[in-house]
Amino acid sequence: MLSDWLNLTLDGSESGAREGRLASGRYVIHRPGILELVPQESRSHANACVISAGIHGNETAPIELVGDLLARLEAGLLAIGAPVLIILGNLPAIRTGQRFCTTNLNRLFRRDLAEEGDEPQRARELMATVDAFYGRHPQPRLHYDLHTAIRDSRYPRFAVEPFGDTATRPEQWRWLAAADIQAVLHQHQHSWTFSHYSKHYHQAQAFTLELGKVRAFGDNDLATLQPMRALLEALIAGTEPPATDPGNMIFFRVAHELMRESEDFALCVPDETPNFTRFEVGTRLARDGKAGDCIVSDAPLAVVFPNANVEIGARAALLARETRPPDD
Ligand SMILES: O=C(O)CCC(=O)N[C@@H](CCC(=O)O)C(=O)O
Ligand SMILES: [Zn+2]
Repeated sequence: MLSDWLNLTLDGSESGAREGRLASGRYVIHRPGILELVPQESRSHANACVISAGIHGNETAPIELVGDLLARLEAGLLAIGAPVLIILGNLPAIRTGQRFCTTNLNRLFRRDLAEEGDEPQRARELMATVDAFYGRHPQPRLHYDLHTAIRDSRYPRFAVEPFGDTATRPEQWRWLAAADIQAVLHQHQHSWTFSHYSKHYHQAQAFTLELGKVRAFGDNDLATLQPMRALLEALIAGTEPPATDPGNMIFFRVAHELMRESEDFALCVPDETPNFTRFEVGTRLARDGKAGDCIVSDAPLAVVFPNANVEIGARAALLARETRPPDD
């Protein structure tokens, strides 16, 4: 049964590829953690949708949300009207409740990836699956990669828009606003995340969506995610998603990426600094044995994803400034 898929996948007992039928189409399990919904008939608003969760293993709310969607499909409360690829990313990390096991999966989505190991291997599998999925389906391409953040946030639900040449279509802002996304962070350079992969290599409308704070399974408040669930349901059904004026969404652009460059690295802001906290010119944000001090200059900066506990060479924070909303 479709609703078993999530539990079997999480406890490691899903037994290879299999298929099943639903009233409105069928589902195909391609590999562990990779499920495709195939509509009997693709509706006129259908996108070829990738919905991914668990790219970081401790980010459980999006996995619970996917479980909800599958239960509604199985109960016949939701029909499949679009091709949809549902991905659970880092299965060993989900099973152990860790962000990652050896290295951060969400930095490995590049075709010239040279690293070896479990997470690089999973990144290759996911890239090949996404390539084949978009190659099979002619509909407009879309990818929402669902996450939760380590810190509290001035805007608990926000979108990260990957850097890339593909323009974001204005309806995306209306859909995300209706899904109660409160802020958007435009990336200023390539980031080799999963959503960036779909945008960069497949010209998809693609975002990383931060849907609250990291919590253990069972501790999430899915009530706050009902508007997001409505958006995902419309995408699966191939119907037009709810839309609202994005006038209340706040837009930021990354100005600098703060990298950890040495063992001797510390953030100078409190560990629990909520995302989008603003720091005035002159504030020392970090010190690094190799790179020196990072001090806010020119204009105040908002700190997003502060994390001193990253690998050397990895991002320890994004530093952003508020920007004008994109033109409609
Ligand atoms: O809260 C944090 O520090 C991290 C939350 C998270 O996993 N964010 C994503 C953002 C991806 C992007 O930049 O598009 C990540 O760090 O991979
Ligand atoms: Zn994440």
